[in-house]
Amino acid sequence: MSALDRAHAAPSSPDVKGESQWRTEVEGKGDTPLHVTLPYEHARRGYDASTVRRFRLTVAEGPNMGATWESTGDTCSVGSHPLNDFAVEDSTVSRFHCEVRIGPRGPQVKDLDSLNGVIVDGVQVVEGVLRSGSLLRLGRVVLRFDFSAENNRLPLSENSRFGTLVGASVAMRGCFAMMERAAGRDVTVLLEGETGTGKSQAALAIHQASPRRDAPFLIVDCGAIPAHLLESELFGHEKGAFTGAVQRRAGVFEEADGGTVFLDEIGELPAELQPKLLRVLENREIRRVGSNTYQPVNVRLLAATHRDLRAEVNAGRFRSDLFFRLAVLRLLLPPLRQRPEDLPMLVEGILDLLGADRERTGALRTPDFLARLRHAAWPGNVRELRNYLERCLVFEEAVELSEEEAHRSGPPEVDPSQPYADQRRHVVDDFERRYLRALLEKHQGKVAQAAVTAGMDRVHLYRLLRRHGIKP
Ligand SMILES: Nc1ncnc2c1ncn2[C@@H]1O[C@H](COP(=O)(O)OP(=O)(O)OP(=O)(O)O)[C@@H](O)[C@H]1O
Repeated sequence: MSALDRAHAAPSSPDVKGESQWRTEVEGKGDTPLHVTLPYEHARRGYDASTVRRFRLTVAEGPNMGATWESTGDTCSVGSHPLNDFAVEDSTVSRFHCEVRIGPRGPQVKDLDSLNGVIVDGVQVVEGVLRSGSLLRLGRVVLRFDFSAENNRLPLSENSRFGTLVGASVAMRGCFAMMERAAGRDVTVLLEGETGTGKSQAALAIHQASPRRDAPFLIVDCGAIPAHLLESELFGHEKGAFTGAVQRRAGVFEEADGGTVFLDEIGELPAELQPKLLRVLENREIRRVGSNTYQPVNVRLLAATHRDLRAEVNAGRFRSDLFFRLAVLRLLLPPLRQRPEDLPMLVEGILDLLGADRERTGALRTPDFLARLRHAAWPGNVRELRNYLERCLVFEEAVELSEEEAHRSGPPEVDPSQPYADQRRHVVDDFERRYLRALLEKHQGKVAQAAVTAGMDRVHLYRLLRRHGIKP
């Protein structure tokens, strides 16, 4: 378990510095070289991969009719707050109403838990696919989505590794490009993404590639610390500030002097602490609990969340001014299911990291094994993949994926870089395996009955079961 993983563990995590059970310091100088061009041929791609269709949003109905916004990247946030990409002033539009993004499956809109919802071409959606000419109703306002003739260029890194993170997909190299830029500047970065997508590792890597690398990197998990202790953890306290404060103690912002503070699960920061953190970001000063005076601090702040903080702002649980101070640079780490092309590289990297013997783990490197991994759901993302590979190493073979790993939550991802026939076969195989297992379970292994329900010949059912290695 890495120091970072420990920091995510429950409150009983061991304390690296021995002063607090909530705090973890990671040495500034890591062993891992940060900017490595890997010997993977596919790490470098052509110009095409870094372009995305430009799009336009135009107010088709409501105040400011005719107002238009054209994309410069791949995303547009829409809402009544003036700091949205496209600010639409109307009382029926939420502060952060929705986000339009050119994703792996084309243009999509996502409702950010707005009050009045998003209606695309007459249908209310939480996430919906758009086409040129789609009409989006947000409260009283209607926006029209159109593609423009030009493309936008998105910066992509030439590297397929940043710190301990690897990935050659366009999505990951887009992230690496942002991280490389973030490392060179002292900006606050908000890392977003599902669990296990590498947010903590990204924070560490940014710190280690920054001029602050020789100073401390301190992590506080805002979700793991009881609210009444968090203030003192962050800002420290004076002797006698509260019952049990037997001596004066520095908080992380003082301790990390010259370095970086990483606030994990920032969405859990209690409302009463939000203005205090805002003050740190605006004035670079803190006040210990029980003190009357502010003192300057020299830290860089990185934060992470698995939630969309804009939805938290809409719900009144997170201050919008704090959100904007945190999200000077927003970095969305993509889930594993959206970048199956990264699997070979991830598997290699993780197996090496786990010290797998090449000779004895050939079964975990075959195209067939990788193809099976591509079609799993990975709700826990790379962390789950790593856990699965650890299980395989114990048995030195490709063990069955658990139900949760194997089960997809939505339609299978389409990967146009794979041949049609291969991909279709894997989708069908996956469906057949799950269908057959459920069918046999329903009929307690009685094949004759199962065949009647399935509406197929018993011999055919036997053949299918044999093909998938399933015993009735
Ligand atoms: N792109 C990647 N390349 C290699 N390893 C990765 C990658 N992404 C994640 N990992 C590994 O997956 C595990 C989880 O990563 P990490 O703790 O950074 O995720 P997280 O997004 O912070 O998760 P959570 O939100 O649950 O805290 C770690 O072991 C990390 O090294």
